[in-house]
Amino acid sequence: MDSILVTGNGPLQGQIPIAGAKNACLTLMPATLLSEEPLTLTNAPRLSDIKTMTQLLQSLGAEVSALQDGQVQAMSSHNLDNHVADYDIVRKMRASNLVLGPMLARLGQAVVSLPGGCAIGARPMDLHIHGLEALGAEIDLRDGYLHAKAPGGLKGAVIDLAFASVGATENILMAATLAKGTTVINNAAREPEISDLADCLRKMGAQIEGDGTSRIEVQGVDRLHGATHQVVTDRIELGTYMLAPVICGGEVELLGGRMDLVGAFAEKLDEAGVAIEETDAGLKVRRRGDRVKAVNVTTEPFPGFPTDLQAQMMALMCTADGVSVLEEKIFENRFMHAPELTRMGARIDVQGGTATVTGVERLKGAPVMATDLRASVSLILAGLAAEGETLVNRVYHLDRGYEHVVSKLSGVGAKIERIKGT
Ligand SMILES: CC(=O)N[C@H]1[C@@H](OP(=O)(O)OP(=O)(O)OC[C@H]2O[C@@H](n3ccc(=O)[nH]c3=O)[C@H](O)[C@@H]2O)O[C@H](CO)[C@@H](O)[C@@H]1O
Ligand SMILES: C=C(OP(=O)(O)O)C(=O)O
Repeated sequence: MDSILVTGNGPLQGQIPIAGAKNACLTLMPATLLSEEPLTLTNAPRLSDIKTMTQLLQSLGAEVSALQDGQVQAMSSHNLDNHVADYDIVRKMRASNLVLGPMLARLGQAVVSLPGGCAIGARPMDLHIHGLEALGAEIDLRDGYLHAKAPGGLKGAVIDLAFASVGATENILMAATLAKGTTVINNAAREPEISDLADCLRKMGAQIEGDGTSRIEVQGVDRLHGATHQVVTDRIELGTYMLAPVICGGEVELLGGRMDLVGAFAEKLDEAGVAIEETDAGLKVRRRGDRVKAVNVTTEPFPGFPTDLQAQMMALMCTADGVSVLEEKIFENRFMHAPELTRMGARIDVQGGTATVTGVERLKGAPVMATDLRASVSLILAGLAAEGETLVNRVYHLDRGYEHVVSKLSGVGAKIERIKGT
């Protein structure tokens, strides 16, 4: 198994290009199932999760080819000859559940394994199920699989989500594009990935209004057609690399970065003493003083502080001046990085969903274990700020969400290398 060796250094200088968003691409790819005509995505990130989604779509009968070094995903779902999303693929990746809505809408049936849980917590689907049932689907759970059918087709309905779930909003939105009549999703998720999906669906002929707000309205159409769509910038990769010059000094420009993608996160950085400048090419970031100030963070649905940046923010707070309190409100087990950061000399006390971090002057390098995707990169960030060497093991988690992490960080002067495992 490969590992990543980071040697603490700094300051960092230069530019880092930000890729297309994993969490957008993983919902845009299943949208291909809604149409017989080809869907082409540009600016796709080169990640193992994208390969897993490719395998899943291919297993359903879609044709998927990655072009131009994986940045273009050309897909066609002309002949779908299977409607079963197998456990062996779904268990590898939560986003596999996003084939449920499109398959049900296009084929009138779908059998999709329930994802179960993952390292960060449970990944329930009750909100997806209630929403699709409101559209007329009949869904049973048998042998760990959701068996869904809508023999008479789906019909528009008003759906009030009990929580603004990103995945449920995506599944219901995709299904509603081909349902008869009007669907309203109240308390819809407002994440930029939802608006990106809605933009793509509109290019395919869907009639959608209100995405980006809590009320999305969809007028169903008989069929969708082909389209080409550019995947939105990855706000989580952006936020992660914004922290690199903050944690170990220097100034880095994040190419493609946009303030509207990182609002609440950027506000917290400003409070902590970070200067963020909007440039023609993206965002330029540097620390204003020698050390950032401790700030408190609570994760929330967009436009709040994203759960996917909590681990990275905790790494920063480990060397901040003062005490910070981080509250994780989205996933029940998303502090697995805390004990690993503690091995590097961090002072962290976790009580339930709250972590209290007392900043220390300097972390110390250590061998650490990556437990999930964002935990992995938080350990790399901590390694950049630590004295000596940090060896991050189990980096396959990282490959799910960060393309070319070594060349992106070494390109701005970080000492980082990938060590091939046996
Ligand atoms: C609100 C939020 O931050 N969502 C994040 C979540 O999306 P993802 O779509 O995976 O998760 P949801 O937004 O659906 O889930 C958020 C919360 O709702 C609960 N839930 C969800 C569905 C359901 O049917 N029933 C239910 O109870 C979950 O347990 C969780 O506590 O992970 C993605 C990958 O990390 C992030 O990009 C999303 O920003
Ligand atoms: C947890 C994440 O992804 P997933 O929902 O695909 O597990 C993430 O992107 O941080």
